Amino acid sequence: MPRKPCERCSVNAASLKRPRNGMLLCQPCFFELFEEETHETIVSNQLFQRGDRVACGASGGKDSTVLMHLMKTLNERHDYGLELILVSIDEGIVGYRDDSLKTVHRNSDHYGLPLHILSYKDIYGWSMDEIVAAIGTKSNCTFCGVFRRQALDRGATLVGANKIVTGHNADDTAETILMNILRSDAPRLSRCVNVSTGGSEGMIPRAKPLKYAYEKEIVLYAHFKKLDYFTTECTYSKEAFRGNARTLLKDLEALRPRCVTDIIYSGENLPVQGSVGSQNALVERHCAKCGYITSQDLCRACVLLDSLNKGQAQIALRTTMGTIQHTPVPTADTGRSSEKGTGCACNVAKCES
Ligand SMILES: Nc1ncnc2c1ncn2[C@@H]1O[C@H](COP(=O)(O)OP(=O)(O)OP(=O)(O)O)[C@@H](O)[C@H]1O
Repeated sequence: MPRKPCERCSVNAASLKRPRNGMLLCQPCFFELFEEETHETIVSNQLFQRGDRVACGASGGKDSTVLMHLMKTLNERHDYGLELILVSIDEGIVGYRDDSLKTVHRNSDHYGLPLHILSYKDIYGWSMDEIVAAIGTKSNCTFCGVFRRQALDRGATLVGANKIVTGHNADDTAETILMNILRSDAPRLSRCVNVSTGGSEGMIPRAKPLKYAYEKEIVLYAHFKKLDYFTTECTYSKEAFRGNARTLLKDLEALRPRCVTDIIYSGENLPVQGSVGSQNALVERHCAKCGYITSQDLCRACVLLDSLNKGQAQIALRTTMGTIQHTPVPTADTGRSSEKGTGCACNVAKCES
């Protein structure tokens, strides 16, 4: 049976159905739409300025590989005037990150982009394999997420970058919004929808150019473009609570594909009450130990690291992470504080708030 024509150009035969809206497209039209939508996100949100030195968080996975490809392509096509550098964090997970970093090395050569790699072992004295051996797999994502966020900042600083981009996509954003709603975490909810964050004193601004790109379209794009990326999931990633949000999102998306976009738009437009939203305005100072920006005496990474070194990781997770992550929020019906801190802290790995 002859294939239906592309609904955009009407010339070529359609070779795919766009996951976000069901449009039948040929490959060239899909590529063009996908690329120009990312360009639109970049331009309409003024993510970059000419002369910016941009550190691309490169993990070797599909999202950051597509991000790196698009940043290179769009920078040349639209003459953004950016200098791009790849920054990879080696968490020290044998059989996972060592393999994915080989992909990043190949892409660094292929795109002619310099690559800088920092390891947890060098920065913190612990690899994730050692951390898991010490504390088990239950809360290891908390350590990994906190350490990675800081490591990426350090890497960007080392290479002289003034912006960081990561491959967080629309599904990641919608999942995070759902999770924060399910936990009634208004401060995080108001922060997690931002396409760019940071930029205050001492913080390198972070941007998510793929914030509106559907995960399924990223996979299609990477597949049809034959990009070189690594597909294995992290061996230690349980992400219990995020996993539930992801399943819920996938179920909703199957019924109504535009749910992903709608959840993001809803998150962006939800007014957060003044007193709750103002919890975003944390007083920033420098960690007494490492100098990293923090709202406490010590940054989260130093608190966690101390606990690891003292063999008290579980106590630190129960106490410190509970109070830092889950500031009590007045409930809508009673006005009393709702107790938080019982949920799995694994969401830190993806959370950009
Ligand atoms: N080890 C790492 N080194 C550098 N950047 C990273 C690393 N891990 C994650 N990132 C950045 O954070 C983004 C989101 O990471 P996440 O852990 O959610 O992985 P993911 O959704 O599987 O993405 P990817 O497909 O790029 O691995 C990545 O796209 C990448 O830009």
